Amino acid sequence: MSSDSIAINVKGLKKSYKGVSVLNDVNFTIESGTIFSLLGSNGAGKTTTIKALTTLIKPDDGDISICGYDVIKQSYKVHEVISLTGQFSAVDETLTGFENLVIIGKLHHLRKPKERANELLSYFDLTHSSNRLVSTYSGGMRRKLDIAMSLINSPTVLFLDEPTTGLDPQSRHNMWDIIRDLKKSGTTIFLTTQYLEEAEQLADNIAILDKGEIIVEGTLNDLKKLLPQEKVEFIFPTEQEFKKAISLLIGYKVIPHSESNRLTVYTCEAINVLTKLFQLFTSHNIDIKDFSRKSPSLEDVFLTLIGEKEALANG
Ligand SMILES: Nc1ncnc2c1ncn2[C@@H]1O[C@H](COP(=O)(O)OP(=O)(O)OP(=O)(O)O)[C@@H](O)[C@H]1O
Repeated sequence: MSSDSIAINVKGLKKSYKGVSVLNDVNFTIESGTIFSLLGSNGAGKTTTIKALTTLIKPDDGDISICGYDVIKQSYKVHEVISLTGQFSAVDETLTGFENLVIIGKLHHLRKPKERANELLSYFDLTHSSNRLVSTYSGGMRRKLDIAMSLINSPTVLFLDEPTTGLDPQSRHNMWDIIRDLKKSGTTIFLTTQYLEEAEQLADNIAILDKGEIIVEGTLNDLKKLLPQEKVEFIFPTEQEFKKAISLLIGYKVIPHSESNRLTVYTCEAINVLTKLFQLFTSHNIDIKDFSRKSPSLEDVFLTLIGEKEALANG
């Protein structure tokens, strides 16, 4: 990667609150025009990372540059190229969508704030509601307006902190289309999410943050390679059959889900294993309620990595 093609560079980022370490030596590089997704469970440090990158908090240590500008020494330059949509809506409910956008445009000293507001309302398919008070907007419409407001200054780098939290599936898919379009127009997107499927759908690169450290980073395929390629699942009608099946699976990588009498078996040869296990269960008179064959999801990678890390920590 040449330095021109790097949008965000983070080296040795550390942050503690009252002596409690939240970020501990976080490092990553994001190429221009790509979508980078930072994943992590509640409290992992995602928002703290975004705050440090967008100059909202001062790191204790480390170097961060955005489009080549140092976030501490050249924060005014950083403000010109970034925009942030946080977890909580920044829209003013007592104004219309149009008025919200015009105010933000004026704050950014745009020469033609009304034109830009109308352009964004049309882009986000909100023109029909532009003169309605935001208090009458649905959750999905507010989220769109929020993102429209953060695009008012045509940022080079857009930070989206959990952009689809609380949205219904339809609105979430609409938001994904918007994010894909922004990438096509050349915007670099830094996305935090708790929805693993969202990162799977959108991100060019994914990093998993756990207790202030990035435990893995790479493309979706890189992450999936950390597990065997496929998994097969069996569901049993009773707990008794489920337990009997587990006792037979010696030498297989198995994850039992006792709440649903379901067994997941990880393997590189799904069809062979499926056939073998069918024969094995049938020969032991174990009934099978359902079965399936699936590729591992990012959620599998996440749970396995966090699980392995905790197992190591617990000795
Ligand atoms: N100003 C603060 N003072 C003290 N502790 C803080 C402060 N801000 C964040 N923390 C702590 O830092 C940790 C990381 O918080 P952060 O908000 O970055 O996590 P997150 O990954 O974004 O979580 P979530 O998914 O729940 O939003 C948490 O334990 C949180 O309580």
